[in-house]
Amino acid sequence: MQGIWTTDRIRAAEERLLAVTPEGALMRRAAFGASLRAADMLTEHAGRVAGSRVALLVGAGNNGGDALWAGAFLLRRGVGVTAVLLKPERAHPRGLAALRRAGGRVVPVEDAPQWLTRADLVIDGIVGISASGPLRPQAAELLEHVSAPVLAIDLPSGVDPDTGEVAGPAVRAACTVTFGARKPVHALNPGHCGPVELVDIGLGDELADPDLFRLDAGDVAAHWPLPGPEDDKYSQGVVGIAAGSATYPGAAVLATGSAVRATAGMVRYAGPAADAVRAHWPETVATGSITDAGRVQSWAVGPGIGTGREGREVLEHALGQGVPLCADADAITIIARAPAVLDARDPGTPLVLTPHAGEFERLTGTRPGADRVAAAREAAARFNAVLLLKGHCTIVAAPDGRVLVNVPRGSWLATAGSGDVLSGLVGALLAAGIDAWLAAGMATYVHSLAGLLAARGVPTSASAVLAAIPDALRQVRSPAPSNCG
Ligand SMILES: NC(=O)C1=CN([C@@H]2O[C@H](COP(=O)(O)OP(=O)(O)OC[C@H]3O[C@@H](n4cnc5c(N)ncnc54)[C@H](OP(=O)(O)O)[C@@H]3O)[C@@H](O)[C@H]2O)[C@@H](O)CC1
Ligand SMILES: [K+]
Repeated sequence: MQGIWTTDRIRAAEERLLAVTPEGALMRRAAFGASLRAADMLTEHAGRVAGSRVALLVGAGNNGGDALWAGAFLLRRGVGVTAVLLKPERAHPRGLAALRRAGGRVVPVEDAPQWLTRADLVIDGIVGISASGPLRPQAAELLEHVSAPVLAIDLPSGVDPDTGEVAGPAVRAACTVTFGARKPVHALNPGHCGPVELVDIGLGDELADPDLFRLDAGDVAAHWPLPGPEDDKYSQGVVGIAAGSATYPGAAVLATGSAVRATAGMVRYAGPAADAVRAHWPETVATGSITDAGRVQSWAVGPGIGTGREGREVLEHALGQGVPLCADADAITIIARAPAVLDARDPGTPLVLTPHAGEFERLTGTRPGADRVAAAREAAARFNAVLLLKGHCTIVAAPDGRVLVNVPRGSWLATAGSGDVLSGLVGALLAAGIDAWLAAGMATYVHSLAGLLAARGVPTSASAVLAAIPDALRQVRSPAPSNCG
């Protein structure tokens, strides 16, 4: 798992490291890493390093210092470097001296537009982890003149480092180089960061447990249940799906189908869409009522069951079975309207709630807001459940405070029925006995990868996402190498 640390924790770790490191060494290490990435980008975008032009946007803090030092390193490679100082009187003195020594040009903000429009690459050193509030107006205005690709130093300026929120103009980076450790913004706002490269500045030993986690393909491959030589159809876990209605069988077919595709364990379906489910998935055992569904090791309940009395009875019955349960869609609305339904649950039995923002508001009374991680964490504790907050970037919070962030792979999953596919995946993993937080995170990961593979650049459908689950699983088991991101 990749760890992610909040800016408070990173600042504290940096301070400890700074105390035992020669002055300026950390910044030079960071900036040298940034200059290497900048040179790669110049080769890619301008076809050369020596003779190309770089503009630095330099703010009042150490982030600007990084940019100035990176400029000094680039000058040594024959790059023409111009620094725009947003606060000349507060520009990092040693960085500025290094840039000047190396032959860099320093221009006032008024002259910036002509240098920005001529640049092959812009380096954003406006603000880093000490950012507060929206971008200052002067910096925001400068961004209007930027058309070249931008390399963000540590994080794209204008984006909140801890929440990823954008409350005004902000840098949209082609690539971000960060130092020491990944920050929440990198996972929560990948659209503004671009691929993120991590430069090691020796912070590792100073950082304790991460605040957030991100799964990688290796984690998913290591934990995804595969049949072994001793397994039969029951030993791998039986998942029960309670979804859909006679009039709207689609949710039932999709949720059941994704459970069928996810693992080799058996799938039972219970509900009024049994005929449609049998017709699509003959390998399932389908019955009309949850009361005679047979034994299962988990339930996925909710998509399309309706929010009336019948839906509530189905949910109550499933909650009373003492097995892990994923409550999705209508099941969430039922819980929001009648929280007492959760009394049927043994509090020690894992529960996964999968609201989107609107359902989250119904459940908790408030929108998730800018700090989606905090909102998900609070709701997870309040409901003693794993809270999977859907969105472009999905957050999975456990009641004990652990949080996973799933970095999206495009917006392909914004299609009808996609949530039904996700709840079937979660249900199947719960049946295999996987920790509910990890199960929800793994399901989200494979769901978004299946979305990407189903789409291959054009809009897709939930049925196609479902059909791409096996390919997504093959890919996580043999991931393609990646050097940035
Ligand atoms: N410590 C280390 O050893 C290492 C640190 N490293 C680097 O240091 C960075 C952190 O540096 P830092 O703490 O100096 O602050 P930083 O983020 O540059 O901002 C400071 C100034 O920005 C301003 N400002 C605030 N909000 C703003 C906004 N929205 N829009 C515009 N301006 C805004 C605010 O001034 P104000 O406008 O409030 O007067 C404030 O004074 C870190 O991200 C990494 O790059 C690396 O070199 C590795 C080694
Ligand atoms: K920056």
